[in-house]
Amino acid sequence: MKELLGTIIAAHGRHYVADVDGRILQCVTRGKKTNVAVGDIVHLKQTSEDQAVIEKIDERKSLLYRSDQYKSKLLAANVTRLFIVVATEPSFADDLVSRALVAAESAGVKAHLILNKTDVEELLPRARERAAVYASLGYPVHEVSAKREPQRTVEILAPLLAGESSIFIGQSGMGKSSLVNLLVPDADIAVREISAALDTGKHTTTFTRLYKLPGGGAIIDSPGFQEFGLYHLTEGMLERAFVEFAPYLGGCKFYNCRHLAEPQCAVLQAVEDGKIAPMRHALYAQLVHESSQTLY
Ligand SMILES: Nc1nc2c(ncn2[C@@H]2O[C@H](COP(=O)(O)OP(=O)(O)OP(=O)(O)O)[C@@H](O)[C@H]2O)c(=O)[nH]1
Ligand SMILES: [Zn+2]
Repeated sequence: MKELLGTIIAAHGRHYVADVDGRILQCVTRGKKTNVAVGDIVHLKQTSEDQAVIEKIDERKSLLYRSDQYKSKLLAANVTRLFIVVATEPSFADDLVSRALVAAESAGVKAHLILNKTDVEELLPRARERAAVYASLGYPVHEVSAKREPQRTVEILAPLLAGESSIFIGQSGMGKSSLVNLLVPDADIAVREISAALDTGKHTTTFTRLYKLPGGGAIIDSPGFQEFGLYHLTEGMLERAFVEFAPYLGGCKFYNCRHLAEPQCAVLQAVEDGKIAPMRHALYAQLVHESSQTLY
C-alpha cells in the first residue's frame, strides 16, 4: 500500500494514534521501538483499514522529555510553546514550575504561565506574587478564570495558540482540562475517538494527546505531572536553562565553576545580592545533583 504522512496525536505505551488528513489510524512501530512522541510527523505504511506501521519519523523542530535515573520518557515533539497552568487554589509547586521551565529552555521552546481561577479573590494576591517571580524572568503570565470568565479566557489565550503547537502541563486540579475544553471545540469527541483507537477506554486521562485547532495550530494536553525528572540534562545545559544566570556565567573565578560552593562564584554572589531567587538556585543545585545520578 502507499505511504501516508500523518501526525501522532496520542501515545500509550507502544500504541500510537496518527491523524492522516482527519482520518484516525492505529499505529505501531517496527520492532520494539518506543522513540515516537505525540506531535511527531510520521511516514506510515497502512496495513489494514484502520491500522498502520510507522516507517519513519520526520526531523523534529523540538523535543520535550523528562527522565529519571533509569530511563527517559518523550513528552512531545515539534512543540513551539509550553503553557504551565497554575492556579490560586490548590497551591502550586514552584519546584514543578521551574522544572517545566528548564525543560522548555533546554528544548528551545518558549514558555508561558497561565494563572487560572482568578475568581478565587482571597487567594489571588498571593498567587500573583508567586507568579510574578516568573514574569520577572521573562515568562509571560496570563491571568484567566475558566469558570467565571470563559469567554474572556478564550479571548486571552486563543491568539497565543493560533498557528503554534502548544503543550499544556499542570498539576492536578489547576483547571487544565477546563481550559482545554474551552479552547478545543469537541475535545470530548476527539478523546473518545482516540480512546477507541487506542483500545484503552479506561485510560482516557492518562495519555498525552494532540488536538488540532480549527484556525490552525494544535494543543497537546499532557496528563497532570507529579514529578518532572530532568536527569538527562548536563550541567552545561542546566546552567543555561536558568535564564537569570546568564549575566553571571563566565564571571566566576574558575572557568569550570559549578556554582554550588566554589569561592568567588559570580552566580552565588548574585544569589547573595538578591539578584537570583534562592529557590531557583536551590533547584539548580538539586538538578545538578540528579544529573550526576544518571545510570543509563
Ligand atoms: N473557581 C474556579 N474553579 C475552577 C476554574 N477552572 C476550573 N475550576 C475547577 O477546578 C477543578 C479542577 O479542574 P480541572 O479542569 O478538572 O483540572 P485539571 O487541572 O484538569 O485537573 P486533573 O484532571 O486532575 O488533571 C474543577 O472542580 C473545576 O471546576 C476557575 O477558573 N475557577
Ligand atoms: Zn560559579
